[in-house]
Parts: sequence; C-alpha cells; structure tokens
Amino acid sequence: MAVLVPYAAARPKTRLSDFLDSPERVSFSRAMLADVVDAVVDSGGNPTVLATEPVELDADATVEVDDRPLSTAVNDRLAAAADDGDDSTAVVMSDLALATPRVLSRFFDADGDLVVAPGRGGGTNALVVRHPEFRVDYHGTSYLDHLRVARDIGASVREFDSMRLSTDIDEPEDLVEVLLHTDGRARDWLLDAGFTVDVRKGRVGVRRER
Ligand SMILES: Nc1nc2c(ncn2[C@@H]2O[C@H](COP(=O)(O)OP(=O)(O)OP(=O)(O)O)[C@@H](O)[C@H]2O)c(=O)[nH]1
Ligand SMILES: C[C@H](OP(=O)(O)O)C(=O)O
Repeated sequence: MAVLVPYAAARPKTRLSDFLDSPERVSFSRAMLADVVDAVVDSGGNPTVLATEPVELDADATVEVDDRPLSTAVNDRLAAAADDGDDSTAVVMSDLALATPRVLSRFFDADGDLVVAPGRGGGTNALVVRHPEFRVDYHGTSYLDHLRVARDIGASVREFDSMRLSTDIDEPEDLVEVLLHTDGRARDWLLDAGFTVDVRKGRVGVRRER
C-alpha cells in the first residue's frame, strides 16, 4: 500500500520546547520519522515522506518536498491517487513512535472506505483512504471532521482502536511512552540525551539527568 508520511521538517515538535531545544527537536523528530518509516516498510507498506523541506533520511523511503499546508499537500496526493485509479492510500503521521509493523499491517488490512486511528485529543494519527472523494482536514478536532467528511460522501468508516496508533508524541508527558513501549531510534535518542523514566511522582513521567 502507498503510505504518505507527512513531516514538518523545519520547526518540528514545538510543544516539546520546555524539554528540548530547537536542534534537539529536529534530531528527535527525525529519529521518530525513521522509526515510523522502518515500521511501514516492515509492515509491507511503501512509504513516501511528504516533507516541508528536503531531509536526509537514513531509512528506506522516497522523500517528496511540499511546503504547502499539511491538508493541501496530503489532498493533492489523494486526488492524484484517485485520478490514477489507486484503490487505497494510507497516511501515517511521523510522530507515531509506538507504531510497529504488526499494528500497521493490521491497520492497513482493516476493512472500510475510511479506516481511522484517532489520536488522543481529537487528532487523526493515521488513515487508510479507499474512497476517491475523501479529502483530509487536519488540525483541531480533525477526527470528528474526518467522520463528517466520510458521512457527507457516503464512505463507510472503521475506527481503529489501538494504544500504539493513538499515541502521538506531542507533549512532554508523551515522552515516557517512548521509553516504556519502544526500542528504536527515538528511544535511543532519548536515552543518549539523558532521559529516564521518573517514578518519583504520582504519575510516571520522564526526567533529564544532563
Ligand atoms: N508535510 C507537512 N507535515 C506536517 C505539517 N505540519 C505537521 N506535519 C506533520 O504532521 C504530523 C502531526 O503534526 P503535529 O503534531 O500537529 O505538528 P508538529 O510540527 O509535529 O508539532 P507541534 O509543533 O508541537 O505542533 C507530524 O507527522 C508532523 O511532522 C505541514 O505543514 N506539512
Ligand atoms: C495534524 C494534527 O495533529 P495533532 O496536532 O492533533 O497532533 C491532526 O491530527 O489533525
């Protein structure tokens, strides 16, 4: 399956700025991107990274540069796929550090004109699009917006309930999930940067030791 992996290359992960400076946010987000691309490839998918500027990527994906807004760039590819008669295209966000080949292959195989993996907080972490008229509308409560778009065009929807695909790494409290549930480059990056699991407080989090 063709899999688009959108990636904001220039100023990624601003919500992590209390913990990571700007070069670190670039470096950490690249590590997550490489992990996601590896997982897509190992699941049998064919990834294209849709990046806002050129990126050197140590992983097996085509990189297309498109500096237009996220939804515009993705919709351009969905329209082209529909014109070409492609029957399915997936969109998997680059910050799904917990994605594994196993969960992605189940996700890609799920039935529905639209298969949606919601993110916590109303976002849309991953999609499989099998309806030629479906177009994305990211940001805000995009999960609800995507359900509405599907209803308007008569597309069947399958919600994909998955801890791994619902966990996008946006906020500092999400970092602990990378340490707890992954073993790829993003986790190695956090360990090298001095992050450890912090069990001293009521809720498990991270602390940085250097
Ligand atoms: N191609 C492209 N990808 C984007 C754009 N904005 C966000 N993304 C990607 O979309 C996914 C979800 O992004 P967000 O978490 O909303 O944004 P972010 O830039 O990663 O992080 P914040 O700055 O903290 O909002 C990630 O894979 C981003 O890399 C964009 O304008 N173009
Ligand atoms: C792109 C956006 O990501 P979030 O800001 O919710 O992580 C969305 O899912 O609509």
